[in-house]
Amino acid sequence: MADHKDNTIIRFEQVTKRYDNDTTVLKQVSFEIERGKFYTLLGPSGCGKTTILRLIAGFAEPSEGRIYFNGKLINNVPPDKRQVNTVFQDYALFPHLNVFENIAFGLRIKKMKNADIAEKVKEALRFVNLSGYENREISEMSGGQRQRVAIARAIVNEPEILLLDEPLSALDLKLRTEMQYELRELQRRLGITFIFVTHDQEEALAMSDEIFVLNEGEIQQSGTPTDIYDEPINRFVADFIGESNIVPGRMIEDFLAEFAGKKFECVDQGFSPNEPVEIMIRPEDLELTTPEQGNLQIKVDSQLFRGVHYEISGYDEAGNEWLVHSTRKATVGEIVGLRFDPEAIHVMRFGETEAEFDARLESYGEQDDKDNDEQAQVAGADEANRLNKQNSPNRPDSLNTSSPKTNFTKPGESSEGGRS
Ligand SMILES: Nc1ncnc2c1ncn2[C@@H]1O[C@H](COP(=O)(O)OP(=O)(O)OP(=O)(O)O)[C@@H](O)[C@H]1O
Repeated sequence: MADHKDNTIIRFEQVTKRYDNDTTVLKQVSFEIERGKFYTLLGPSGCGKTTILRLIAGFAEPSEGRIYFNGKLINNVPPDKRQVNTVFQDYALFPHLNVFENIAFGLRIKKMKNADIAEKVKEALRFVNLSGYENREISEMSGGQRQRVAIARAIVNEPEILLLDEPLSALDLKLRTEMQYELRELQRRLGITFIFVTHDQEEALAMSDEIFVLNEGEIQQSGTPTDIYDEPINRFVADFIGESNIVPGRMIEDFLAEFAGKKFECVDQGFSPNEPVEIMIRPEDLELTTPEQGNLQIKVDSQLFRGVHYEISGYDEAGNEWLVHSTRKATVGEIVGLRFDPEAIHVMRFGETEAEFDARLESYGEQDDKDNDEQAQVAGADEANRLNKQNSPNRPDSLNTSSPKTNFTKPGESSEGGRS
């Protein structure tokens, strides 16, 4: 049996799910869900989010791997023997029953006494702010109210886990935002684990304690919203969550990256010397400056006013496109500087998932054990090198501002052929 941490409620170990037609929709997925937190499964259509919920609820069985609930293997435990309830996208309410009977339905099946049922339904309605609506027909309820009835029907069973499969997708934007607050608040008050599915990244960032970003049946990355926003593990995650500038580059050595034809001090380490990498900088981490003050220069290609800021895009001399959020205005065709801190640079390995990253770190550990002495010497030399560099007047180019040049083109265009 898997070792069971007190607050771990669900544990997936190397779970693979294949359907009859041999399509593998989950590939050796491993993760842990802790009690009392709000989790979000985030990813594009078809990536396997609903499949994970179905496996937790018991509506599907894993083809390989193990699923544990409170430390017990539940691969073959039927849905009604799991303390899990689901709120579906279409709510699946009974149209011929009123609000009270919809919520009472599960309790009647359990043959609970009428007085107890009345008490529990009343409490569930109070939780979702629908006290007094007991006798309403479902057809008389708005979209948001139906959603709350569906939640009340799920929580009346006192599940340990509530699964929510895109429960807000049928609502208009305003109601959706309101319900995001309500759901988050409800989860806090109930203190049970919510596992929420969405393909909306803003919703995931706003609501979750932890997000699992999925693509093609694999967890790309898991972590808090800020972890995932600030430290995306690869291009997929960086692109999927928020806006980002991603340009090709290489790590010259620890703490020194090269991109857009220049060297930049950064805070990343653990890459091989000269390893090709992808560099990400968020648009809000770039400051628009004069060309001389910038760490690099771009020729402005377009500008949009977005209310709080201007969204400015342009190309550097190496042909990379850059998007900047700036309160300062620019002019199309103008050469401007982009200034950023070493901390704003985030270095990513090509296509690496979190599991591969962890495996790589582990292999470093094993390597360390093998030739510890030699490694220590090299590391010591590296650190000395780094400190020397930091103190040296010949710091990387980025720290010295460079003079503006004129060869700013989009890929595939001659220097005269720009859009501006
Ligand atoms: N019963 C089934 N038989 C065969 N393939 C299936 C079955 N159910 C789901 N799939 C396939 O498994 C893949 C993952 O489906 P899943 O519903 O988990 O994705 P999802 O991330 O929830 O997508 P969406 O956001 O569109 O709901 C899809 O390619 C889907 O076509």
